[in-house]
Amino acid sequence: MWPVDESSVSVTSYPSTSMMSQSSAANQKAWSSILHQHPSSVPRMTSNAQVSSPTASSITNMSARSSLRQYPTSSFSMNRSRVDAASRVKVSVRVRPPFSDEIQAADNFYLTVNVPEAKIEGKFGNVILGRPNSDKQRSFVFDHTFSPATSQAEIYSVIAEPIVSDVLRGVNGTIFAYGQTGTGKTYTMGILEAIASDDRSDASSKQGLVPRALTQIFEHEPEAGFAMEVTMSFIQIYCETIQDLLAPDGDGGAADASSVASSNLQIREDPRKGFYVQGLSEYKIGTYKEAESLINLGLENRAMAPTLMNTTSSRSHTVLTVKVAYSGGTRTRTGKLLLVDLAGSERIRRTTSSGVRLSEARSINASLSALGNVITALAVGNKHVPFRDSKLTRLLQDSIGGTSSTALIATVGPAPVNEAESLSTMTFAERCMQIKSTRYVNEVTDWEDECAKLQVQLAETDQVYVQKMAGESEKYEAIIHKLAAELRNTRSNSVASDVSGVSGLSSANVESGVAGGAGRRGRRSSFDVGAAFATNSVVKSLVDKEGFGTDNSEAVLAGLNLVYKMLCQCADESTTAVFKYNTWLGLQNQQLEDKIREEEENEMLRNVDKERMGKEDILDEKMKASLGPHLKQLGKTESRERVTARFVGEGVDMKPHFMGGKEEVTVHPELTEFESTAAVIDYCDELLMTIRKNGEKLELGLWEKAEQFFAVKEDLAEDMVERRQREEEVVNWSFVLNVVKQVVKEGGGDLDSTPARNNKTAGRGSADVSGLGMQGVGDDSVVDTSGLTTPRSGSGGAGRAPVDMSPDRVKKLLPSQKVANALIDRVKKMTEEDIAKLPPSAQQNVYQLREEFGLGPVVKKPSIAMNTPSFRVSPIARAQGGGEEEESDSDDENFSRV
Ligand SMILES: Nc1ncnc2c1ncn2[C@@H]1O[C@H](COP(=O)(O)OP(=O)(O)OP(=O)(O)O)[C@@H](O)[C@H]1O
Repeated sequence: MWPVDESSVSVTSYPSTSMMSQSSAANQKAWSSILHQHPSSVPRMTSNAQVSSPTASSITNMSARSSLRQYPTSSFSMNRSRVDAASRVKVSVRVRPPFSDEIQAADNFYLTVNVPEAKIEGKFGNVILGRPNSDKQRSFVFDHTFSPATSQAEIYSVIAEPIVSDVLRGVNGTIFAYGQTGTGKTYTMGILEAIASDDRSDASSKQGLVPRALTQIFEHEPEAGFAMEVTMSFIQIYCETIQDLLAPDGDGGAADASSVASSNLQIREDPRKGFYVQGLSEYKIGTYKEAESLINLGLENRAMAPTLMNTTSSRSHTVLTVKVAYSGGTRTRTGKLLLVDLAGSERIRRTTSSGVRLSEARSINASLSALGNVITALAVGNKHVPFRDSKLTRLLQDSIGGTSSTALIATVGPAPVNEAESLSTMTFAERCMQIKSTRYVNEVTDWEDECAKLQVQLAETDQVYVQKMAGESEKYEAIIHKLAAELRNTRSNSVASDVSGVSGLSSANVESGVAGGAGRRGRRSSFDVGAAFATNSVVKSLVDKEGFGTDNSEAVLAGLNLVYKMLCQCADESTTAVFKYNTWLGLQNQQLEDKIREEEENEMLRNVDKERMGKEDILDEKMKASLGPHLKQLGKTESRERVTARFVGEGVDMKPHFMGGKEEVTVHPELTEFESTAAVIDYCDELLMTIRKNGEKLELGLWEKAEQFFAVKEDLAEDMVERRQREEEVVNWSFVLNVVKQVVKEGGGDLDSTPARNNKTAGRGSADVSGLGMQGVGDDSVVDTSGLTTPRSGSGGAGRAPVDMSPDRVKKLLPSQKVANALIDRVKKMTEEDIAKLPPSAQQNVYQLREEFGLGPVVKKPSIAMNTPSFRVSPIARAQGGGEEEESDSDDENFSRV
């Protein structure tokens, strides 16, 4: 049911060319004018601009891209986010005011237009076609109905403004004007004649949709961070040829009337870009004025000719495309606005066309017919939609429904003579009401840019991290420096001065750099005790202290290292042992001492707290039972170090329950934190004493509590005593001294033969330096590194008891199990040859110990040296003391000959 009635075509003469409204000279002038005024801002973008592809059309970051083809497709991706649920094409009908010659027939008007009360979505307008009382009346419902009195401004605000707003946020929009020739399509579009800039915002102005849309676009302020770019193209489809109304002269476009007729751009399809017009000019426009100039130029190029129906009839479909692209960062959002002024549908019979006009009419009708078929297919939801049947439908494929915001304005004439055409138009329009569409925002992300941006962000983040880490490392470096300084201090405290005559110590410092022994919980002390042995002052101090001769300093150092090494093997006790050893060497260090003490105290408190908490859990129950609601919680430990005794009651009301009598005892009414367990104990002691002193009856719970604390205190005291004893046992310092002596002896020295030693020991008489019960210098005893010492017969200090060298005694005196193990190991490794070198009494001890410790038969191979790289330690001890034998034993030759 299309207005195609070729049988009624009448032939007319070809219109004068002046009706084409263009001349080559005029075009040339107009182009010069535009390009002269806006040489840079009105660039001709591309000969391959896309018209119909939403994908391609979205990529219009013109400032960065002169041609879409220059960019690798892989770096872009189209993101489409749906704006709303399925919508549909919005359809309205506009009735043209009657011409003067039509007014005569006013009585016979066939249209009744009911305009909805308000321009609200969903409030439909209604048009009744047919004279009143006629049984042929037909009623049509549309989204909007506009009477002849409706202004251009109202049409714009109701129909176009929402669509342009959509375009400005990246949704494609299309507005069609469809209707019979002479009913006001071009007038509604506002491109009937050249656009004038004046009064376009005036509500009473005759300006149509195109200038108003451009005004809205150029008045729009893009979001912060986004740059807006507007491009435009203008085509007409004339007799199934696509012509570029903005093609510059001589560029194969529509520079003049003849080229308009001849140019025929092709629609191409690209899998990625969709449909586009190959070779179409697209212009970047920066102002409304530039847009106006271009449109006016295009209008001059438009094919117009008078028909019987309309003296200014457009004989082509014109499509003005305005793309608005927002670029922000790596994203480009593009909305495309298509303003389509379709050629007038007409009954060819009535146009009295002939020749070219007849061809035009046939072509127009054919393409409108194709459009009708597409609309029908879309309306009924056919799978196949014949878009390819005409250039018009191919071009509009993405703009009719689909993803666009689409509006159709159907124009009708008021005169009765228009009735049949109006029925056709409204039927077409009614069908369009059924076409669904879903609006999407078109956004393109340039992944290359996005990646580059992310890389920059990453680099910045890295930078921040590096700076942060630099700050951290500075912090840690500072700590390290501080610790290093502490260590240096510690060492320098030890290094008072070099001992003259002592040399070559560094080579003997076999254990230099050995870290301090493991702490009680496996922690390593930062105090480098081993390194401290390298200092001459240590040796000096030892030499001074023990009266060793300076000649023996190297051997002393080696001996000390050996002992230190042995101590370090005692993992459990090493912290304390090393500390004590250090102290013994005169290397007291307050910090180290504090650390160890702190460690010990913490450990002790932890144990006590653990124990106490267990007891308190029980106590709590008892206390609760006895004190009832007045005592909420008692004695919970808040942290490992701090002890909290909670005597929590009902505030100060708690006092009477705990006290009474003459002297008031202050019980902390609220949470009280004590510095340590000891403080709690002291507090409880004090409490008890006070209570006892007063002789008052004490609440059972508190009494028990105090008693328990007292018990804890006792336990703690016991524990401390035990601990102290254990610590004493850790290192038998006399034993250590003996080791040193032996090492010195092995190294060829003789501590006891030095004048200094003799002088000092003379004063000390018969001090038991061995720690094994043997007599000191001057007595007939044998000192060996295994602790096997026995008095020589016939010698020894007068009146002194013989040294007890029984295995039991030896075991008891051994510094610790680990040291004992080292000792036993040494005995175990002694070969027959080694043992044979010992004095008979020592040999006896060795065998006795071997038996005692179950070491098995003596091995017959040579002894294995201790792992002291620069100093060989023999397990063999030699007797020291007076007598000729001792003289001969003191030299190297006799060192291994015992
Ligand atoms: N609403 C209106 N108010 C005033 N004049 C109007 C209105 N609509 C149309 N006209 C006038 O009617 C005449 C025909 O209008 P117009 O050329 O826009 O029709 P058309 O539908 O585009 O015709 P064609 O299809 O032949 O191009 C013009 O002179 C125009 O000024």
